[in-house]
Amino acid sequence: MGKGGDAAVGSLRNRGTGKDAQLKQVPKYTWKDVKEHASPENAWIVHANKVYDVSNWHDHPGGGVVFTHAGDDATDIFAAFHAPGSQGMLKKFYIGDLIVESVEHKDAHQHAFEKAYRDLRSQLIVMGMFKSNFWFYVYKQAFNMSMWASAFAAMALSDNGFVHIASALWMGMFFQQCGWLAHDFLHHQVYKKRRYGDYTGLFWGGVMQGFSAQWWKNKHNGHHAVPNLHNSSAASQDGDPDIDTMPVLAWSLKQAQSFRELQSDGKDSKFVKFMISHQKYFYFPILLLARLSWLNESFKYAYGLGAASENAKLEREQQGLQYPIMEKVSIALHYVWVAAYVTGFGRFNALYSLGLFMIMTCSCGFFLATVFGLGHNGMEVYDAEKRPDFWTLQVTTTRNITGGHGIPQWFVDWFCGGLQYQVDHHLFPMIPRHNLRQTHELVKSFCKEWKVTYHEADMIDGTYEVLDCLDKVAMEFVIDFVQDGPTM
Ligand code: HEM
Repeated sequence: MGKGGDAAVGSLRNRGTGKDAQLKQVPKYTWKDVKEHASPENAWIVHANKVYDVSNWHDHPGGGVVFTHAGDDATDIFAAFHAPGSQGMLKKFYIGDLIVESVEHKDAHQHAFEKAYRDLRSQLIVMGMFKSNFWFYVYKQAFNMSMWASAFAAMALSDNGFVHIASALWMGMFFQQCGWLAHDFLHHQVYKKRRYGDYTGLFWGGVMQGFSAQWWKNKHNGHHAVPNLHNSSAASQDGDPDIDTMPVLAWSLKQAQSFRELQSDGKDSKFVKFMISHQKYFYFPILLLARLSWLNESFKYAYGLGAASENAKLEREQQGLQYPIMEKVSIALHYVWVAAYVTGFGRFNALYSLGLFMIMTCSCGFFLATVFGLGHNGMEVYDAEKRPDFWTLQVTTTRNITGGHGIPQWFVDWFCGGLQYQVDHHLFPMIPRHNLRQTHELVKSFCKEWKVTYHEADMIDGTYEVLDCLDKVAMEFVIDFVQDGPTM
């Protein structure tokens, strides 16, 4: 229970909610009151100008992501993630109303802007943009299965080394495409019944790709809630897990300097100095290793052997797994078929098999992480405590990807699996990918009308933007530690 809210919550909860509560005086809270409840143990959130106390609610079905909005307005992120039915559950946590006039950082223009983007959401619902096309997903899954079967057959039937390498690269591409499928199902873009989305996600994400569905949800939903926000301190967990890449990559000067506070002398370690100064050279090698790291994190998460972040660790300890048996079995099955595949069904020696494993693993890491990098890296980065409104945050931290420099749009569409419309996906994560093109037209003209900077680039220009950002941050960092010494 949040401090300060105890009396109010007690009175409302004891009396019951609904009609009874409405008859009595409803407690009123200022924006300052809300801001004072910004930690998991003491968490208030605002939804449609009503205040809810979710302190220590570790049983939230969406996990620890609920605390990313402790002490803040969660109206839009709530709409982004939930089925309409979950609004009914809100009343359990209701403690009073927000005094709207106390929200001083919002002027009339800001209120009008927020109303307008909520209206746009309603318009998209009416247009049927949230409804998935059954045949689109039948086709995508059939195509994916044929990728898997052809890579498998090539390894089983051929004794040619070049065919084996080509097969492993194709398998790497298959893993990448599994990633996009699992992504759609676990975002609940496809089925109304969330359980079906979870089961299908466990198949494509777990059995076929080797990732834990719940590990992915914890990390990915956290990223959606706070994209490109860096942690308020090196030890805190209020930022975007996807840019939590220190001490090897930094996306802003502040992030580059953040590890100083972990050193007893308050200075950068030699390792941090070396890595960040040369970070643009490490970007591609790190992408190659990304899948290895995700496999490791997934395995640990599913089997209860640890977690990469404190957030994930807390969620695992407090909530356990939603599908404990299926998570473990899906990952075990993955390694069984992978072992059969990379050993050529027992024909190849250990070194050769390891080589094939590394080719498919590194190529997949590269294919997946390139798209992730293009989606957000080099875009705006905010301090966790200074994030703007939902729409501005999502649009300014995100880049759409187009065809260009000889890369055709159809290839970009296929390769990026819907995430070429990353801006539109971030605003509406439950819209199925086949409706994002149409959604995008409305989003683009809305951004123009309300003067929100919206950005897109092709794969080549976007990659240069990412490398330029790394270079710029490295230069600022070097100038800072050479000329001024560490500033605390
Ligand atoms: C009092 C506030 C909240 C209530 C009552 C609530 C309730 C629920 C419920 C009932 C579900 C199950 C799925 C559904 O029916 O939609 C759910 C899922 C989810 N919630 Fe919340 N929620 C709250 C706040 C939040 C906030 C603030 C966030 C994000 C910052 C969030 C993120 C999610 C996510 C990502 C899922 C989906 C998990 C999955 O895919 O399995 N929730 N929530």
